[in-house]
Amino acid sequence: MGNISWLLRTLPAMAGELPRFDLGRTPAEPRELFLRWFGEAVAAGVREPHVMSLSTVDQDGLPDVRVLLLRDLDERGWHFASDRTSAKGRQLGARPAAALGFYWREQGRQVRVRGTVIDLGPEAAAEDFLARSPLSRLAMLSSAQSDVVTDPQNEGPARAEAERLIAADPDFVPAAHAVYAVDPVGVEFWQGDPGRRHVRLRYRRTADSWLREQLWP
Ligand SMILES: Cc1cc2nc3c(=O)[nH]c(=O)nc-3n(C[C@H](O)[C@H](O)[C@H](O)COP(=O)(O)O)c2cc1C
Repeated sequence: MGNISWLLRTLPAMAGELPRFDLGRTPAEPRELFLRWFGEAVAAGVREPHVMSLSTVDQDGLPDVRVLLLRDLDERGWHFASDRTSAKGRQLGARPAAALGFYWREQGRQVRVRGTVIDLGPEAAAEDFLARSPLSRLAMLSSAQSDVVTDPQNEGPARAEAERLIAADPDFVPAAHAVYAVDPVGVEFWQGDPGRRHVRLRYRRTADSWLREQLWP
C-alpha cells in the first residue's frame, strides 16, 4: 500500500533564487504587468510559459479545469482557442465566465485572471485555424473533442475524411473552431519568496480604471 504523504513532504517548493516583486514599479494596467512578467519568463527560460489552466463551471455549478495554450493578449483580453462543441465550449456557451491560471515555477510566479468570456467570431477563428501547421489542422479536423471514443479503429476514416476536406479546400475552417477572450474583472500577480514573504498584488476593475490592492499571500 503506497502512502504518498511522506513523499509530498520531502518535495521542495519555491526554493532557490527568485525575482523580487517591487510594488513601487507596477503599471496602472494589469495587461502591461502581465506582458512584462511574460517577457521575463521567456528570458529566464521558463518552459512553456504560454501553458495555462482554464477553469469553467458546468450546468450543475461544478467547476472544471484543463490546460490550454494562450494564443494572444490584446485589449479584448486573454485569448485561447478551442472547439465550441467540446465540454468547455458547451460550458462557456451556457455560462460565459472563466478563470485562467499561470504558474512559472522557475520564477515562483503565479498569475490569475478572472472574467467574462467572449467568442471572438468566425474571422478570428479562421485566422487562428489557418495559421496552424497542416498536422495540427488535420488532428483537429479528425477529432471530436471531449466525445467518448467508441471505436478506436475509426481513426483512419476520420483522418482520411479530414485529408479530403483540406485537399478540396485548403482554407476550410471547421464551424466549431472558436477563439475566445477572457475579458478580465480581476488579475492577480503572486511572487513567491524562499523566505516565505510572498508578495501578492490584485488588480480589480472599477468603472473606468484599475484598482491595485496588495493582499496577504
Ligand atoms: C500543454 C497542453 C496544451 C493544450 N492546449 C489546448 C488548446 O490550446 N486548446 C484546446 O482546446 N485544448 C488544449 N489542450 C487539451 C485540453 O487540456 C483538454 O484536454 C481539451 O481541451 C478538452 O477539454 P474539455 O473536455 O474540458 O473541453 C491542451 C493540453 C495540454 C496538456
